[in-house]
Amino acid sequence: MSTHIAAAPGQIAPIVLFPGDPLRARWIAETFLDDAELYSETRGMLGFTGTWEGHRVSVQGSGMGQPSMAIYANELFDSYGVETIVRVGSCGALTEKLAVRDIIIANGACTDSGINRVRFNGLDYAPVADFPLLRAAVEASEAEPPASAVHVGLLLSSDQFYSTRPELTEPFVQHGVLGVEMEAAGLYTLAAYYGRRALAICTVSDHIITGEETTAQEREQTFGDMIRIALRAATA
Ligand SMILES: Nc1nc(Cl)c2ncn([C@@H]3O[C@H](CO)[C@@H](O)[C@H]3O)c2n1
Repeated sequence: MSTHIAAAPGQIAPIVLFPGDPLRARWIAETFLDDAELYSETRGMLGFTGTWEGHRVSVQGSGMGQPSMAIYANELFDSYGVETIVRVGSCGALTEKLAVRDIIIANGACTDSGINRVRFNGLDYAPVADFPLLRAAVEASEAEPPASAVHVGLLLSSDQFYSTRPELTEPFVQHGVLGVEMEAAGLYTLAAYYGRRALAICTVSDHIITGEETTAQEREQTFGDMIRIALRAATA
């Protein structure tokens, strides 16, 4: 057991899918994993382990924002020896190059959070994905193309969902950042610290520029495509 995850040693698989929403973790476990078993419901942040095409895979909710995500990622890496974490989540599109339902495979993540400034004494670290995992995800998306477009590019991991200064995203957009969410930069930083593998894949659930949103049914379809990409990449 760790402070926030009630799993016994060995109950969590070396590969973990990492959605923000614990109910989405349940949906992924019920939809994609065989013999899925609940290993933790501490504070309602559900975690399951099952098998996918013969591979043991776990699904753990991370919560929203880097502080919450970091609690679970630290414990998955440090207390349970997890080797690979793939964040599967949603994001907002920051550019009209993307449409709602598109999928972003993040090669890196910027952040407006102070969390890494503290970690790196005010200097800027470059949180990037594990390249072999990234490449495997791109290959999986090419082998079995999803219904929507796939983009490889940067995310902005913001500390705010209700931004008090929306204009501050402008420089990031000018430098090619595709979408905004709240966890990827912290995950990439922790994976690097522990010498493990991480990747973030997000579906565009809302469009910051056009205001367009996806329906619940559309979200479920694209989320399924994204999970298939994540599973193929993590088990390649
Ligand atoms: N800042 C922010 N903005 C937009 Cl437009 C988002 N769309 C999805 N998310 C993700 O969904 C949750 C917020 O609804 C967070 O976990 C975040 O990663 C977003 N987070």
